[in-house]
Amino acid sequence: MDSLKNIFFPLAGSMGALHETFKLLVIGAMIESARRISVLTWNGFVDIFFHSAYFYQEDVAYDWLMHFLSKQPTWGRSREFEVTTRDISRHNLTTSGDLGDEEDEDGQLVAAFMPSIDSTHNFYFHGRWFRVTRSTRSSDYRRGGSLKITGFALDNEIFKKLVLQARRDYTMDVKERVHIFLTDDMSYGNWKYVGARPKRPMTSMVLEPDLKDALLADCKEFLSSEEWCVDSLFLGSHFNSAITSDTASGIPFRRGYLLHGVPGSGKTSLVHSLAGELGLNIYVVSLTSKGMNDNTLTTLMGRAPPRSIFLLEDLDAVFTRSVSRDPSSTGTPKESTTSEGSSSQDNNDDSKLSLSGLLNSIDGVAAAEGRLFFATTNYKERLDPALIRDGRIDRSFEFTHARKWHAECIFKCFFLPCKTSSSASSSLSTNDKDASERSFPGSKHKLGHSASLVSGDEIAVLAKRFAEAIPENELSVANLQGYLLKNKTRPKECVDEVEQWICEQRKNTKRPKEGLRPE
Ligand SMILES: Nc1ncnc2c1ncn2[C@@H]1O[C@H](COP(=O)(O)OP(=O)(O)OP(=O)(O)O)[C@@H](O)[C@H]1O
Repeated sequence: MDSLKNIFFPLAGSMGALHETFKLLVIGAMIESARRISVLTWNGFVDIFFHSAYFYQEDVAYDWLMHFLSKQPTWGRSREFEVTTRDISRHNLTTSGDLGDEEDEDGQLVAAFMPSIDSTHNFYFHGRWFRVTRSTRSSDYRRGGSLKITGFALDNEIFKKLVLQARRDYTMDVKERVHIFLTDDMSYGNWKYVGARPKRPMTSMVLEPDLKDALLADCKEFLSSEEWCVDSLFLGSHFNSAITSDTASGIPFRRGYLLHGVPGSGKTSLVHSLAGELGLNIYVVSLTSKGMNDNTLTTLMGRAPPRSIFLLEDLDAVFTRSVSRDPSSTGTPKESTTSEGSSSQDNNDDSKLSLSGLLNSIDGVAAAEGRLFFATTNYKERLDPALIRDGRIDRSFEFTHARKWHAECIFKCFFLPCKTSSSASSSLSTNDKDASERSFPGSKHKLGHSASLVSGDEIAVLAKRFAEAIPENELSVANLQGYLLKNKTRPKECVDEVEQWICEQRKNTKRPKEGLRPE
């Protein structure tokens, strides 16, 4: 009997343990099932009652939303922050008090605080709850940061309202800015929004008044004739719409400008200034981008919206007389042998841009219309004549080295409010200070101290002395600007030391007159 007990007692014990284990398993399975059911139910509920919208960084809507969200108190209360100085201008965060932007003792913004990546935040819009997640990772490797906004809605109407509201707020806040788009890194024919830059007043451009006025008037006339031509055909669809030449009685509806002349003479700055004046965005293409080819260029041209500026920088960098008419040429200079004898174009074989491709993208049948087309070059004489014939380039403007009057104007513009030569007042209004800062970054506030002690009349005298010392047709306006920036708080010393600086410039530059256009 005892021996039977000895056999069954441990067995009964292990049965009990098995029983307990089984109970635990059942409870675990029930909990897991309940969890799964609740997740499925929640997902089903979310699928039915919630909508999600995604915004990607290369699209301007991303910036509208970032700007909108930066104003939401819940973002300001975020417990995890990313501190940024890089994105301030891009996201215009200077206006977002909720983010707790930090200022130094001069009142200049040094950093902004943004909720960290991958954190989730809630906000309310029109009385509805929304959840937003900011992220940098994306399955599409071409895309950068993204925003996912999820909200309780039966259709996407509320999202439309949200985007419209964000765009309205953004436009109100950045109307003093010019939006810049570049080709994306991979050159898939996509535009990448790179940010909004402050407008640069035309008065800050030291150029012959005739040149500025003629260009501005021409552009305005073009834009107004566009309205006249397409009013009835082109309502409301600003993006991705092209106007066909048929709509304008068969006359191609485009305008092309060539800005040519020495480096640092203000060609690019003038386009920027003009864009601000006309309220247009700028789409910049570098023909030397990796992967650029005929298709990409045509696609890019087609994707830039009407009523914008299309800017081709440094046209001479790709298409020169020497290669343009060679039928076997891809259009890119094949080899330019460096001093070491190696090829500088070795790795550029994937660039399949041809001259005919470029010509077609400018004025072929598939060419985009309704845009202002600007091309800049330092060497007009090197361009293939086909590129700059009438119809492709309607007007050319030449930019020269600095003359004495350039020097006088830029000196005044730098040390006085930006009314170029006219204003002689030493008391700067807030607007004037802002204009001065936009024209010459770094000059605002730093003018203080010694510069503010110099009266407007004295500045005028100093400007004359400065101009007398500057040799004609030798330095660029950019050179002069660089020198003035180095002396931004020392206008008197700047004039006293200018001759020494010119000597140094001549020593540093082996061929000071290189690139000077033949008179
Ligand atoms: N005529 C000008 N008036 C005012 N600022 C000028 C002028 N020319 C040049 N600058 C200043 O010089 C800098 C360079 O100018 P910008 O890039 O427009 O010259 P660019 O002619 O386009 O040069 P590049 O041919 O090398 O591209 C800018 O910061 C601009 O403010």
